[in-house]
Amino acid sequence: MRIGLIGTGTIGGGVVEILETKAAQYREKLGINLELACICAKSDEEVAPYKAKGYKTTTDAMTMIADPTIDVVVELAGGYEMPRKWITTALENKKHIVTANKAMLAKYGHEVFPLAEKNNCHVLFEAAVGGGIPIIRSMQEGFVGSEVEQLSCIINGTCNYILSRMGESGMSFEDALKEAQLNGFAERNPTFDIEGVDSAHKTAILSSLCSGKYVDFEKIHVTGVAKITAEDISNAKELGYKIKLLGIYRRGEDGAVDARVHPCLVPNDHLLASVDGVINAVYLHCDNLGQTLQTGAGAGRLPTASAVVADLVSLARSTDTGSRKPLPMGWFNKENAAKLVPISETSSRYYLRFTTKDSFGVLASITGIFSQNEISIESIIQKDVKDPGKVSIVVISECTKESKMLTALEAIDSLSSVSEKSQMIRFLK
Ligand SMILES: NC(=O)C1=CN([C@@H]2O[C@H](COP(=O)(O)OP(=O)(O)OC[C@H]3O[C@@H](n4cnc5c(N)ncnc54)[C@H](OP(=O)(O)O)[C@@H]3O)[C@@H](O)[C@H]2O)C=CC1
Ligand SMILES: N[C@@H](CC=O)C(=O)O
Repeated sequence: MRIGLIGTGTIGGGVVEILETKAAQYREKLGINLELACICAKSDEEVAPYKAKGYKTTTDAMTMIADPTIDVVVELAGGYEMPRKWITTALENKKHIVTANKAMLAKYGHEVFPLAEKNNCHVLFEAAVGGGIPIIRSMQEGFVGSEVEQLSCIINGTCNYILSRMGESGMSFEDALKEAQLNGFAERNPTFDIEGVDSAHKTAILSSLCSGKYVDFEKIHVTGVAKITAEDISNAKELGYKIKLLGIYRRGEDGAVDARVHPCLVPNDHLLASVDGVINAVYLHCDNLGQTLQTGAGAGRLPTASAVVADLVSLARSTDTGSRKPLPMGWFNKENAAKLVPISETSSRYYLRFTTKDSFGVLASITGIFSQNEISIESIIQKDVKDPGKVSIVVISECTKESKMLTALEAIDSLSSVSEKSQMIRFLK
């Protein structure tokens, strides 16, 4: 199978490295031939080291995509528009696709998958969700005897790394992010990680696979980790919880889909609580199977490249033997769109933190507002005064409808004794 690779950055470079060490084994042990026929990078400087090793190279992806001898295009450049163009053109030219680009798939999967089906081509994207964890293959094959009722996942290595480092060693948010970038975990635009957009791309893909319906990532609720403070992490620890950025899918009663991304307080005894650092995990509750946890490195050069190479091996086995048709991806069709449950209609227990100028009387005003909105309080903790004129009050609510909670918080934030916008984090359960 002749491979054309676009992008020689963190993951593309890792794919070349793995193929250089493993291609001979695949030939001998599996009888498949993975030939890196052309490498495309952006500039002459970037292709130079590959050219020096004897690879055919180019700086023009479209020329490579037009080459009739290329069987599969591996897209590892990232972004939305250029990959959309490359991939749709490659499919029209009857080439298979392997990509790690969850952003493009979440946005344009509704174009890409029907086109692939029309041209009888495979589009494999194992590396797009959960890095090295084979979660896509599990969901398309291993779990098909069950229906997913609930999914909660840690699917952004950068955010999990930041939250873990802040919790373990008291590192600042900025320093932890720098480390994640140096390790090659973060997106080119790290606001995609921090603001939860990357998790939303992945949650949309997983929710589509769970529900069999198209889940539009632009319509799912997203809150990232930028507003999580060291104080919240330490308060959560005292309460017996860890704060994790989660992607969540719940099957609604009437076929509606509750898909969202936001930080959550996860109890220490939950399987997801011990998933730290760059490790990702997908926790599923299925009707027949029960609960299962898939876990492993969710980002980084070699773990992610290993998922790309696994797709190439799978593709070579399917196409060389003709044994496997492309999986139908009809669910990724806009006409088959899922009805999404608005976040205001969901219910949770909430961790709330208020910063007030003093403690006199304000507690009574806060509890009064909760009571007017029929919100029951589980506990109230008044933290030590850190700065003169700055008091921190932590409230844990009982399970409450989000719309009610937002109304109450708006009223509390407008109290003259409340000095900062309130913090609100949902509990996983
Ligand atoms: N890093 C990770 O852990 C993971 C990444 N992914 C996904 O994998 C993909 C690649 O990510 P990653 O390797 O980290 O990103 P990098 O930014 O490290 O690599 C992307 C590479 O593509 C090159 N490129 C950009 N435009 C073109 C072009 N027109 N022609 C040829 N090459 C081009 C870039 O060149 P230049 O630098 O000169 O712009 C760069 O070398 C992304 O879609 C990302 O979301 C998925 C899972 C994990
Ligand atoms: N930036 C992403 C990379 C993998 O998808 C992450 O941190 O998880």
